[in-house]
Formats: sequence, C-alpha cells, structure tokens
Amino acid sequence: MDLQNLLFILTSFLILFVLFNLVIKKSTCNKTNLPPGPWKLPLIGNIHQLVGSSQLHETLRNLASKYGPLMHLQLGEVSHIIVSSPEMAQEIMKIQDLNFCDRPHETLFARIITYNGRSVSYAAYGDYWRQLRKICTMELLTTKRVQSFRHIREAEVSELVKAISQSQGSIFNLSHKILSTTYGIAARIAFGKKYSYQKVFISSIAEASQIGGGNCIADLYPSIRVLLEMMSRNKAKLEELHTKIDKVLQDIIDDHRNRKDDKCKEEEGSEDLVDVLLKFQQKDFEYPLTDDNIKAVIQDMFTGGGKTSSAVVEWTMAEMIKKPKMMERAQSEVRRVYGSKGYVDESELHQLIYLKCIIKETLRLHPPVPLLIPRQNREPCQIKGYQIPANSRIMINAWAIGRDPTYWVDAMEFKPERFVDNYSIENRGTNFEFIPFGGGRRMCPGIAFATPNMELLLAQLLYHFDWKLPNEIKNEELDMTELFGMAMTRRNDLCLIPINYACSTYHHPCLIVCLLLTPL
Ligand code: HEM
Repeated sequence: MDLQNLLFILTSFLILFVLFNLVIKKSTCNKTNLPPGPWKLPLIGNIHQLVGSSQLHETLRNLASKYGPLMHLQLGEVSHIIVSSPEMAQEIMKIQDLNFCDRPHETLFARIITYNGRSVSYAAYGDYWRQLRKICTMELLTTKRVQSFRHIREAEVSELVKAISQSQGSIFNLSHKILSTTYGIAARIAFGKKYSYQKVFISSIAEASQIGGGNCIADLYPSIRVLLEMMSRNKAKLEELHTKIDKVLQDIIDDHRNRKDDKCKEEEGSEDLVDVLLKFQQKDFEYPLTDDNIKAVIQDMFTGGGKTSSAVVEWTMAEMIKKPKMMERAQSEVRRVYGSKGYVDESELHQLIYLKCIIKETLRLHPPVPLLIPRQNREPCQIKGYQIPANSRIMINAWAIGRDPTYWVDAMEFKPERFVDNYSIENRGTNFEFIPFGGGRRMCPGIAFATPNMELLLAQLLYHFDWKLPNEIKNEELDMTELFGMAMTRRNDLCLIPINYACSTYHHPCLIVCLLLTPL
C-alpha cells in the first residue's frame, strides 16, 4: 500500500469516527432543549459562521441579537453557550456560579503555556485552585502588598514622562511606551529588578496570548485532538514559546534561591512576588508549590498585569483625544489636585473623581477581556428552561453587555458623566451590566493591583502634557478599530504629539502669575 492510499484510509476513518461521535451526540441533544442558535452544519456545526471573523466579540453580539442572550453554538464536537445579557450573566456568575466555575483547562494553550492548567486562571475548580487563589488574594495581591510596590510604579512612570518630554513636539508612539511601562512595572514587582533577558519572556508571553486568544481547531475535536495537534502549527509554536518562557522563569527562580540576603529583604518589606512564592514553597500545603506552579502563577501576574492595564490607558487617551473638552476637564482636575505639590504621586489619586469615572467608562466600552476567560460547567443544568450540557464552554460577552442600549442610556457614547451621576455602579461583579473584571468565584483578583497602575499613568500623562493628533487628523476622526485577542487593544497604535505643559505657559495664565511672583 503506498502512502497516498494509507492517508486516504486514515482520513476516511477519522471522518467516520467524528461523524459517529457527532451522531451519537446529536441524538442525545435532539432529546434536549438546547438554547436557540443558528442552523448547524454536519461535522463542523457553527464553525463556518465564525471563520474569518477578526472581531469575535462583535460577530457573537450580532448572532445573539438574532438568537437571544442565551445562545447555543456547536463548534466541532464542543457545545458553546454565549451569554449576552446581565440576567444571563448573573445566572452563570452568581445563581449557578458553583457549577460554572470551572475553566476549559484541557485546551492546547492551557496545557502547554499554563503547565497543564496549573495557573490560577486556568486551573480546574477544586482544592488546588482554592489554594492558589488564597495565596493570590491573601498574599500576592492584597492592598498592603500593592502599596509596598508604590515606589516601583512611581519610578517607572516617571521614566515614561522623561521619555515623552524628550519627544516634545514630535510624533510619539504612546501605545508602545505605555505597554513597555506596564510590563516594566510587572517585571520589577514580580522579579525585584529588571533582568536583561526578561524582554524575551515578555514578547513570548504576548505572542502566546495572541495565539491563545483564538480557538485552536484541535480544541474543538477532543476525540481526535492528538492527531489534529500533530498537524497544527500552533502546537509547535506554543511549545517553542513555552520553552523560552520556562527557561527565563527558571533562571529567575534559581537566582532568587541563590541570593543570600532574602532575610533582610523580608524584614524591610521589600519582597518581590517570586520571594513570596518561594517562601510558600517551604510551607506544608496539601498541594506543595513546585517550581512549575510558581512559574504558572508568575505568568498570571504578567498576562493579567501587562496588556490589560495598558489597553485601558491607551483607550482612555484615545477617547479623550476625540473629546478635547473632556480631556481639558480631566487635566484641570489633575492639575488642581497636584498643582501645589508640583508633581504627581500616588498619595492624591483618591481625589481624581472625574478621572476614575473616565476609566470606568473606558472599561464599559472597551473591556480589555471582552469575552472574559471562558468557563465550563461541571454538571448538566438548566437555565430559563433550556438544557446546558455538561462541559459546555461558556463565553460571557462583557463587551456586548456594556454596549446594550437596553441597559445603558446613549450606550455608544463615551460619557463618563453617567458614572459621576451614579458613582455607585461598580465593576466588582455585583452590577451584571458592567462586568469588565468578571464576577463570582472566578472573578479577577487583580483589581487592586491594576487600579493604581492605570490611574497613575493617566494622571501623569494629563498633568505633564497637552496632546495633539499628528498629520492634521481631526480629533473626531481618530480611528478606533479594535484588535480582538486575549487583551483587546487598538488595531493601530496611538501616535500623538506631546506638548510639555510647563512650556505651554501661554495657555495657563496662572503659571505666568506664579512665575512673575517668584523672587529672582
Ligand atoms: C484592567 C486590568 C484587568 C482586567 C480588565 C482584568 C480582567 C479579568 C477578567 C475578565 C478575568 C476573568 C474573570 C471571570 O472569569 O469571571 C480575570 C481573571 C484573572 N485576572 Fe484579571 N484583569 C485585569 C488585571 C489583572 C491583574 C493586574 C492581575 C494580577 C496581577 C490579574 C490576574 C487575574 C487572574 C489570576 C485571574 C484568574 C482568576 C481565576 O480564574 O480564579 N488581572 N481578569
């Protein structure tokens, strides 16, 4: 038998096998009352409706507007439930949270990049996840710990201000610099210092997240996963990236282990996150923390702490550029609060009420994780009379919910005033029409960590500079196209012209008065 015949027989066998699986599944599904969804093709289900969609969140919103806020999609062999209303989100994240708090931890991304689902974000729901989550919320991401890193944030953001000042009057790629600043902060917080090789780590994490943001075809056909993974380029690419990430993290862990002055650091309260995790390695846990566990958690801090916060800052600046009056109002708030001090630090951030409302509005219109992190239900269950098969993948479209005119007045308008008038609308998982950080047991534990990053960066950008668009682009014409991924950023970098505020005395008569009154 030649190779061609062998391949033909093998492929036919596989197609028959998948068909057989699907027929069995369909005969059970037919008896059940699944949520409504578009018509399904044999073998692929609804995959064809999503293929080529670069904006998955938008495609899903458009389908949901036809089939409803609880929609069923069959992608290959896997049932997907798409949630697009606050009521349905509440059902998943509150009423039936215990059943829906698992993650699809067997996907290619989770297995390769998160050390077989050992990160907090992809761990299966159970004792191991509970142990890690406790370490996160009680040790790594507490307000006290976040406070202890204040000097790092202030130093890194000051570096950014310096770099921008040097480009005064010329075009500056703000997107690049904001991203490198948030990663720089995350690196110093996690590792204690900047390692020369951390660049490889950061670029590899970013690339892996980009691949992980899409669905790998092998994840949709678990029964022939091994074969599909062998044929897929994603597996080899993710393995290559994982090897690089793993090497850097292991070197950093070994370096920490070999340091002699850990005790001093602990006493001074200047431990970094690797120090804290290594300390826990010596404790008697039900699931001892191995080096791989530590590496998986550190990755969580980067994927959580890097691109998400920088995306919020980037979108906020873009929205303010589009509305110069709003930017002026935000600038005058920051300059009033810090005016007498003459520089921006974290001590007065709580006074920036308008800026906080602007950030909330950005999180509503541009949630950095638009479909949250997928969940999985452990048991079959019912929602509003519909059957949800066990192990369905649940996608909650936070982006669509935040833009739904049923719940938001002038839903598509960027209007921070809505939060000024109603400051109590919170993003902490209790208002289900506003869930940029998710909700329930799997809600993001990094809000306290992300908030000062975003506020300090924005306050500095507003305090020190006025901003103009280059090439005579009109403010209202700034392109706002999104790039879907694990963190949703702008498709095109935000490039602006900074004008040093101290130089632009012409616009600020009070500064002239100050200068005139200053004794020579
Ligand atoms: C603006 C910034 C951020 C946004 C918008 C964001 C958003 C999210 C979302 C939507 C989830 C999934 C929640 C769910 O399934 O209900 C999540 C989970 C998570 N986030 Fe964040 N996040 C941000 C910052 C951070 C930071 C700074 C960290 C850590 C330093 C972090 C660590 C995590 C972890 C560990 C999880 C997994 C939680 C679990 O599965 O138990 N995030 N985040």
